[in-house]
Amino acid sequence: MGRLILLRHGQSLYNKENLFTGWTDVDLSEEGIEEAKRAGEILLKHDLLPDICFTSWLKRAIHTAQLALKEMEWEQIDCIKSWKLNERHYGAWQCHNKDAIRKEVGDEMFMAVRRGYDTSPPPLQDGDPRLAENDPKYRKLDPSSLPRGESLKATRKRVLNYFAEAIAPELARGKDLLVSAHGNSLRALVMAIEHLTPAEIVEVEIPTGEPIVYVFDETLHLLRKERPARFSKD
Ligand SMILES: O=C(O)[C@H](O)COP(=O)(O)O
Repeated sequence: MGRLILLRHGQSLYNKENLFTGWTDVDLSEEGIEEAKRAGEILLKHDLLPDICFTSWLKRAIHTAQLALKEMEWEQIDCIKSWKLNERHYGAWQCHNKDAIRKEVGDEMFMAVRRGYDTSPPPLQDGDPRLAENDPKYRKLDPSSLPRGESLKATRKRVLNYFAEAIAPELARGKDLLVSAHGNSLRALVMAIEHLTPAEIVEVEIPTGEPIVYVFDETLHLLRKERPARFSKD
């Protein structure tokens, strides 16, 4: 039996300011730091001690995992990082106020991009300083593999690719895994694990700092889902 613990990072500085973040590498707010520590308390209280930690390459997810594991006095485990767990790339909407964008594009387009499955935000154009190729973190990656604006469908493709190559084999070995990532990269994973349709995923919100646990058998058949922060199962 392997447990997959999904954890959305605590509140970031951009979440606090209501800005689209995507691949912008902002840190946690004070509240986000507290949420990450609280996530560690919840995991410890429920005996959810991971064998391996996975995070994106973005510091809000990395720091959330570190703060939670520190709180648990469980910092000895390996932490494997992949850009494929990064947040959905929010394209030209990145760094812009969410209410201002909603006003500009209208409710329908806003929600189609934000919560729909196959609608992408407008992509970043050549020369835009926000392009991932300008961030030295991604310098060794083929620039053509770096997104400029992703739908949930595109995000799901890279997240599931990483899940299959790195995460699923460990789960099948019965390991307990912590995945510290982002609202939309985790929605992509939840959609696949729970076999949700594009219409169903529209309704799914992943709260910051609240662990979601999936328990699998060794054939990766899903046995149950738990929300330890809510002291109930669903
Ligand atoms: O990238 C962002 O702005 C957030 O992490 C997720 O934003 P959303 O809830 O608006 O999709």
